[in-house]
Amino acid sequence: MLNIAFQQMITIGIFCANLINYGTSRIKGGWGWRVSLGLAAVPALVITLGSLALPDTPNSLLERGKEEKARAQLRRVRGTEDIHMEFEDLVAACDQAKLVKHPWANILKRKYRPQLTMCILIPFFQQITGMNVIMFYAPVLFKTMGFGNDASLMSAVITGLVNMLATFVSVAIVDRLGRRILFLQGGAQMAICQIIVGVFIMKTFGTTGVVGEIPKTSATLLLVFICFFVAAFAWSWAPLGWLVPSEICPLEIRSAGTSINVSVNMLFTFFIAQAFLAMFCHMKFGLFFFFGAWVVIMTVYIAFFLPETKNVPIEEMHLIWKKHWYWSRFVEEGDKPGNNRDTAAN
Ligand SMILES: OC[C@H]1O[C@](O)(CO)[C@@H](O)[C@@H]1O
Repeated sequence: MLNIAFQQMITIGIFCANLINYGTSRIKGGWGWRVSLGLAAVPALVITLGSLALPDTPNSLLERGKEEKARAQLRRVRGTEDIHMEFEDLVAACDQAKLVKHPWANILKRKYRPQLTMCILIPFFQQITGMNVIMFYAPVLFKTMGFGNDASLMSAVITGLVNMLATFVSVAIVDRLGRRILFLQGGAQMAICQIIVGVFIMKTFGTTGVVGEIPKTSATLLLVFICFFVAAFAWSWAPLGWLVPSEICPLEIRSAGTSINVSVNMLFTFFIAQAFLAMFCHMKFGLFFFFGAWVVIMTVYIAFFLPETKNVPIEEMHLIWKKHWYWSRFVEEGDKPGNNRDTAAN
């Protein structure tokens, strides 16, 4: 739940940005975009000023050896003197964390090959769905497809709203249904929508790229399928792209695994944002088939390579890999976190 809250905040931010764009586009005189761009400074300012007033966490104080301050801070945060048990837990967790010496060398060990692979492939796949083409370029995309100016920005607001609401769905069901089913259902729905949108654009505009006025019913249908795509992404690959890598990595590789996951995600967000316009001009409707093909590949990958990780305590995660038809060749009996049978050479 807390993990998905991160994704939830992202979607709320995107939706606010969509609303602001819609609002500022109505400013007469053509300078609304400056307001929209300038308003991006507001959250940055809130974070910067807020951080000045942000107190140290008990955890961070403990890590720096300031035990008394940590205790006082915990009392302050909890508003009670009765913090003994929690404080002991924090000390134990902190001691454990200090034992982790080389997370980057650890993650290269053979027994962590499943985690390393997932921390690279899951964020890559998440971005190659093409979701950010819709998030970043929705108005351009809708305009290219023949929507009017206003309708394009309104459509972006609608997809932003769907994105935000569907993320709540994920929070509600991910612990009941499990990760795999969401990945697989979300992937299937995304692929179907991409194929439908691709065929639709192919039939409506052909390969010329010349776009006339789009009939109202066709425009609505197109928007509906794009919304289905967005919803599927928002309750599956979006939150799970953060959740799964974090829950499969034990403490001794967590910092390295998380860094890899975030870096790959941001790197491909950047690449796709840069490449989209050129790709769309060249590939036209084919771009949707391109992303659709990737969605099929990643859904098949999940079906074969990702075991269910719901409710698996982190100290038992190695048993899940050990039982897996493919990953079992990398993980041996007794390969618990902290047991160092092998060397980084593997
Ligand atoms: O909700 C859409 C957003 O979710 C992410 O895929 C992952 O956080 C972002 O790259 C994207 O902009």
